[in-house]
Amino acid sequence: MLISRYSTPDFNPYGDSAPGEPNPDWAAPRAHQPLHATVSLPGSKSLTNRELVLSALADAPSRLRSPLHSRDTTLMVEALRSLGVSIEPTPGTGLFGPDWLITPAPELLGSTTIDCGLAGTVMRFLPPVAALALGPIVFDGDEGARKRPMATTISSLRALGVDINADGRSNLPFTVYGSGSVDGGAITIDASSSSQFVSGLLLAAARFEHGLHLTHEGERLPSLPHIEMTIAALAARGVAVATPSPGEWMIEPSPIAALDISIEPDLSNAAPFLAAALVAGGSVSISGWPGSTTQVGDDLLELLPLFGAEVTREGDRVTVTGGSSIRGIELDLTTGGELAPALVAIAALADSPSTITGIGHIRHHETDRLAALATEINRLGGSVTELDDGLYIEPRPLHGGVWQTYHDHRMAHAGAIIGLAIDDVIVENIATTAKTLPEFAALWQQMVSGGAPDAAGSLGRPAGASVALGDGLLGNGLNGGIGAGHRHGEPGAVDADGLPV
Ligand SMILES: O=C(O)C1=C[C@@H](OP(=O)(O)O)[C@@H](O)[C@H](O)C1
Ligand SMILES: C=C(OP(=O)(O)O)C(=O)O
Repeated sequence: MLISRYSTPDFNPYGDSAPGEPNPDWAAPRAHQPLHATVSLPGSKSLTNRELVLSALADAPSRLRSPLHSRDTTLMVEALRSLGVSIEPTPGTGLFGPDWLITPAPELLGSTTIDCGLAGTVMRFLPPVAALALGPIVFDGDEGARKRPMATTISSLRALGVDINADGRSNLPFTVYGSGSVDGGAITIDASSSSQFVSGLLLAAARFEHGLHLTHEGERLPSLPHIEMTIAALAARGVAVATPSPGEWMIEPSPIAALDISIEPDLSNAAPFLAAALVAGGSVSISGWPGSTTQVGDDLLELLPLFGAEVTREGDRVTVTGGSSIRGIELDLTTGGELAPALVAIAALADSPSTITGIGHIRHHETDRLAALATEINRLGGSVTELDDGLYIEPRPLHGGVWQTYHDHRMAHAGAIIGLAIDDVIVENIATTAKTLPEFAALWQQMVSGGAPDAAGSLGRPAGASVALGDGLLGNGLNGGIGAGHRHGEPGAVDADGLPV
């Protein structure tokens, strides 16, 4: 396991608890009255990491406006820098950190080690990029990352002519021996366990000598909207992806254009905040909701009404209002497995049973999410049964207790949702939310306590703030307030990398 800057006790503003470091347990705030809050969220992890990769492979410098600054995106930035790409912070208008200026390397460099942390986007998107570099590149990550499926990345790159040494494993760690170019051509892969195998190949394919003709053959293809997001990101940079049939993609060799692009707020991270309105009653608004998007989080606007929520939209502001009770649902969530933890938490508080299926592959996310959700809800007195590809949730009266997070940011979100309605829920290691939303605990606390939105519509920020994070939003907001846990420096301060310090 790599020990990165995130796992050292003295630098952990984004990261998880270090080995040997006590887990920062967090008393989930209980909502004693209906909510009335507006929340602004940082940028999308999936969009930020795609645009970082495409900018690194482009033919001129790009600018990312309002990118996500979190553990997953910082791992991507550091990995690309180690391949010779220049990524410089520059002040922007985003509320959560600087923009990035990305200048591609004249030639991608090898002879480095890439820390994937627990980021699927880093471990699946960067090996094809590493194959374009010259020299050996070691991929490794957190202990949990070593359990995530990588066989398809390894076998697909080998089929494209890339030399990889995985010592017989089908997981991290492995070494990609980049030769400076990739032949490319036609290959068939099984992407049943993650759409990221497809996205990773598509992102780099225009730089392969013969492009790519990729066919998926397998029992299912999860998270299709994420593949559509990849195709749209490529199209915006002049790379056409032909899809002759479902599960088949073709890319001709071509330049990847530079872009000046604004990153949308992370709509999957909107899930717990919008779920809160159902669970606590009242209403929660998210500002900056895009008019059209490839993010699967947009589906929340159709999914939450199934539980009984009312959804309204005024310009770029989406509001979810909870009713007097929550209905159970029957749902195939194949396209949006990422939303499952928040939806399952709502279902555990409903007044009738729910069945959520099509999500067998989320056993391979940050943790086995089906097992983790069933275990944690049942520990609080619930009745959740694991199915092969989903969960059956029978609501029961719940009680307080410790909610384990398994280094999974969305497990922490699920615990926080349940804690709104149940006394004395303690979420273990809330810092794990830093994977995609370092501000989670602080935003959550302020949503519950009714922090007044400022002129920019965000909670507790000074009006007109640009790079600065408002007081109380830096760090992880542990133990319901700032000051405990990992607070570093002054609000708004950034280091040379543009990281909050
Ligand atoms: O490409 C992406 O950005 C993602 C794809 C999905 O992965 P899976 O297909 O493994 O579910 C999603 O769950 C993950 O959070 C992000
Ligand atoms: C599955 C997820 O992450 P990753 O990108 O690491 O796969 C997620 O964020 O829910």
